[in-house]
Amino acid sequence: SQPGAPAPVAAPMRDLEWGQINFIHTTDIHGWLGGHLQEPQYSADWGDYISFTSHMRKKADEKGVDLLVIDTGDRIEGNGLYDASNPKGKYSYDIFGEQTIDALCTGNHELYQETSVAREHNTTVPKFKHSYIASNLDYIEPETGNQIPQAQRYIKFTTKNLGYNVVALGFLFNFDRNANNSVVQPVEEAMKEEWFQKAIREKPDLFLVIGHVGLRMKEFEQIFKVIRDENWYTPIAFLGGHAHVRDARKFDDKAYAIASGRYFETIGFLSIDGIKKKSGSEVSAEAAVTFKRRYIDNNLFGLHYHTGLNESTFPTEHGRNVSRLIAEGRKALNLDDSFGCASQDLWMSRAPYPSDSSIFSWLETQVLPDSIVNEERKDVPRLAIVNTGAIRFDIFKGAFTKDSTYLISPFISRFNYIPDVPYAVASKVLELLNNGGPVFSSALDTQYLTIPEQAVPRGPFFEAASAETDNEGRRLLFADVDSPQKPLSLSGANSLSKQDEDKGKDDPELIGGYTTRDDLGDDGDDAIHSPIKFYAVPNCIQAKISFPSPPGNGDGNDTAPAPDPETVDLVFIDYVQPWVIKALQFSGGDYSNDNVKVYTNSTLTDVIAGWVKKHWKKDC
Ligand SMILES: O=c1ccn([C@@H]2O[C@H](COP(=O)(O)O)[C@@H](O)[C@H]2O)c(=O)[nH]1
Repeated sequence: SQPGAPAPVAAPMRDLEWGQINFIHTTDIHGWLGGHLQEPQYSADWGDYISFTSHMRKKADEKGVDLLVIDTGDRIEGNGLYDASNPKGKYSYDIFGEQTIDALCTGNHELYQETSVAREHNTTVPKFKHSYIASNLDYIEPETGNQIPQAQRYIKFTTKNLGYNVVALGFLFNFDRNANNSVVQPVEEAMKEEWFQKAIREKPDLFLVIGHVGLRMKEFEQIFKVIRDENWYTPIAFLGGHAHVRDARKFDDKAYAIASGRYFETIGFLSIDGIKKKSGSEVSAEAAVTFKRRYIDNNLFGLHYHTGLNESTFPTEHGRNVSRLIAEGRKALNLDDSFGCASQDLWMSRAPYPSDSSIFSWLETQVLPDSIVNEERKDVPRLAIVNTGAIRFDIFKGAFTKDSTYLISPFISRFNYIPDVPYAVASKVLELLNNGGPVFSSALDTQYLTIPEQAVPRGPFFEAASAETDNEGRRLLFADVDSPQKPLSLSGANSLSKQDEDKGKDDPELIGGYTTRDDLGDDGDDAIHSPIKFYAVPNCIQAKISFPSPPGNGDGNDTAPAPDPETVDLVFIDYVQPWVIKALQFSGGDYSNDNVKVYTNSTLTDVIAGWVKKHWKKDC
């Protein structure tokens, strides 16, 4: 792990349950190759992960089973190690490329900018030329304008130890905000292609479908149905992502999917047993296949535990070298430079909105009013709108560093505005963005405004939890408040923490963390945690800035409300522009993109960094 990273705290653990084919899975790592420097539970880095997979491969060989390492995209955007360099990814592409990966695909984040699409094509695809799969993604070559597959459409291979034949596909959900040098083919169209029809008739022992697709999104369901129609009994393993959650979904007795969280907090483990080799072209109906999964908290305590190694035997030379490369990259980018000291935690969804601990309340009441200023129009009253999805992570009490700015908001969106909008029209926009779903077309689904954990369709357990409210009536996003996985029920746990053994307690105090419930039950997490509540957030927030003050003599006793301004500047982060225009039109404003002007060239990242430097004392 990285210098300065806190040591992980020991926790009661559940073992990995190996099968004949085993998968180790990362997804949505968003540049967090250095691990979490402020959260011990997730503090292992990519070098540690390389050591881990090397030991796990050896273990698989000793057991005579197979192990495949998978990544399902969104490797970039969201961490200084990627975002702070010029060009972006100067260090992170090479560091990521140090891992041996058996199948990988593209996420939507690799496609927002033309430069990242090209970088993927010229760096990651050739690096992983035998394992990169692009079933529904094309690249437009800049020299010729030709549209070519971003990588091979599917791969076929035979596993090393048990000799299973596998056909692997790699999809991206039907994403449509991709840069012009890429083409995403809708999944249902891709499945009509000749290559796909050939692939599903290959009669392998196992279909492996990797995808940057939420498990509960329609795309995996569609792929499952088409493969299953052609292959009644063949096991199908889906490895997905995008939703930033731990989840497992059952499609049928022989087809399961897992998703392995976000930000390199989680290393997913899926095992399959009972796969029958096909002799000839048929697989028998009666073959019973079992799927097991584990969500590994990415820290050294757990990685040592699962490999049976320790501080001195665990790190491989390769792993150590990669950890060193990460440290060098971080140093060159000055990622640990402190911009200010946060006096408290500010949460995206672990605190209710609005509240003093909500990062969105902090933005709305402190950061935006102080920072969204265009000198030429500084006295004009304005509404400033930011989508909650523009914020990606929490702020922890302590040093707020250069790195933190990219963890919080990595996007390069700037602030635009429409001048002098009648207040009667402008004041309706926020409500429509938050609650006016049907006003917008399906291409402008308002789910794209909010945080992925809330936007992507989720399983029945999440949905049930999000129908709940806390005792003050605030809607929960998900919270395993009623999970049987309570601190005192440690069934299935194999190791108590050192401190608790020392204290001789049977029921140790648990630390807060993921307590996942999915289609396979509530025993998926490797470390047993006490549950954390997550609250729902709106799609967008809004700050009212430079509004008229209430009338009166300023003695503070005035009760009359301030008058509304006649007109306001409607300022918004440019990502939300299509929704804002539509909402204005619906509210009776005759506006289009032609009315939009640049308000400030600062990104939200610049705005937050500037505010922290100005308002928080430098050192902690
Ligand atoms: O420029 C951007 C790009 C994206 N967002 C927000 O991010 C989510 C998508 O995040 P994933 O990690 O791909 O799930 C999108 O829905 C937006 O809410 C943004 O705000 N600005």
